[in-house]
Amino acid sequence: MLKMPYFSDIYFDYLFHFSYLSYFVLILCIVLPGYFFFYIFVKKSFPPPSLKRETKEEDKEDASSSGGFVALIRKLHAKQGPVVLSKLPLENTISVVDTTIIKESLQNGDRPKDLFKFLEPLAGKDNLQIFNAERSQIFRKLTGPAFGHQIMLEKFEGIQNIAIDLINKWEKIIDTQENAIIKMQQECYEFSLRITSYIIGNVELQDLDFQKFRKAYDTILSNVYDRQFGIISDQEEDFQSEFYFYQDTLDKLINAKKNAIENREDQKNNVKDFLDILFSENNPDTGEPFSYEMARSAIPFTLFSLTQYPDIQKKLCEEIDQVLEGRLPTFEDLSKMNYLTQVIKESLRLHSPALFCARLFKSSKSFKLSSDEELIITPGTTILYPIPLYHENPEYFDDPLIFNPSRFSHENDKKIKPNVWCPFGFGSRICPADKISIMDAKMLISLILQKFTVKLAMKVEDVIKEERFVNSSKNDILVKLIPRNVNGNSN
Ligand code: HEM
Repeated sequence: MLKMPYFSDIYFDYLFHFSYLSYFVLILCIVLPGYFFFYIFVKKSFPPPSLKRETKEEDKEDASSSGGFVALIRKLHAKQGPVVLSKLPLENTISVVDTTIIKESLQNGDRPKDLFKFLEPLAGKDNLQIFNAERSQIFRKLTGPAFGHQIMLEKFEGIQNIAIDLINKWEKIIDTQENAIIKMQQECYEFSLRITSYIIGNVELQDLDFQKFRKAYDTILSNVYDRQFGIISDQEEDFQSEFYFYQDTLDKLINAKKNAIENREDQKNNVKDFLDILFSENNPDTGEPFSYEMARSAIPFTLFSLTQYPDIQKKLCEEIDQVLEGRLPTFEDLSKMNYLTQVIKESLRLHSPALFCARLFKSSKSFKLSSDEELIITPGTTILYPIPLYHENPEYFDDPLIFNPSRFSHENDKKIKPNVWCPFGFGSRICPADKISIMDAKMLISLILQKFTVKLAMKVEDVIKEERFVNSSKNDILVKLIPRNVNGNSN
């Protein structure tokens, strides 16, 4: 039995088993405002491991020396198995890879505030990530339509225009530069930034220097994220100026939206978008999602996978050609592209942009694990769900490291255990933009493959994943776009 004892158990141990004390480390009391405090403790088997950092020499394995928090989680799972009860650099936190855990967590809408505190500089103090279950439920109900089917239909043409803009830009580059190389990650960052501001607010930022914005975002995110795990970035000096630039850009975006509402430019829209809802609720400072990073890495990694599997790329081109017959995609066309959906789902599996979900359990709970062991957690415990470890688990996906879109085909899909494919999270806090994000990816990828064959323009071994809060490619993903002739073949 994997057990997290109650306070009374600890107290008992404390009084009567002094010799065990060296193994026991009482983690700092956490005072939950207005509530209560717990001594949180973890006991797996004898001797009980400690959750606290820097207790013993052998516990010194930290995020910094492991190459980041997610790298550390990977390492700990490799050593401890599906349940990591010790050596995580966060208090009262365990990490679990087990279907039961996700199933039992679907209804839990609470996230640990402390873990996501690092997002404050990017998303404000009262951001949606850290809303508790009650507030998030109200908020999600209110903003749900902003990511629903109607908004997808309404924004379809705008999303297509943004994609076409990019394709036209690349065509010009290819026409004018011999052997032109496209930095796909950087380009898709621009795409997702424009798409996201369009989806959530119908606003386009004129004159925005996307590269500068991206650099600012990266610097801030890596600084604030790494810092909580004791990793100090060498970009520290840039932090302040990047921060002001980032804030300034967001202010401009919000003001552009406010002006549009005041000038009633948005009246033609039947469905309110995310910022409409926020502003009409007179609550402009809450819940800024700005998940550019996610979509930024979903598309380039799909394209990267396609460069590695020419047969799959060919099959995909055939589907696109067959459905589109040379014209621009409609909403129905994209829905018909089943193989494209499989390719994107497989890419999200193998290269999940998001790296972990987290839920806070306010009361004690017992889980029956797949191994038949019982895991008991004490109140105030955070469970981490490391997404890539679910996606790479051979118990859930055969040959998990192989890119094989057909595992998501109609007949195979049914064989996949519920919730183990979780790039958008799960349950009551699942990403509300899951469907719209897949649609964006389908739009851009179908437009790219309608015109070009994609080839990798760098060594495969130089495509190095950087797993921080989100996944990205350290050296970008450099591709060559080779125009296809009218028959759909490469020139
Ligand atoms: C491929 C693209 C994306 C991926 C992989 C992704 C993934 C995720 C994940 C894993 C979560 C946490 C879910 C959980 O805790 O169970 C999340 C939350 C969220 N995402 Fe996304 N996301 C993407 C794109 C977007 C976009 C484009 C938007 C906005 C336009 C967005 C808005 C949000 C919001 C508002 C939340 C917080 C939901 C809540 O706390 O209740 N996401 N996303």
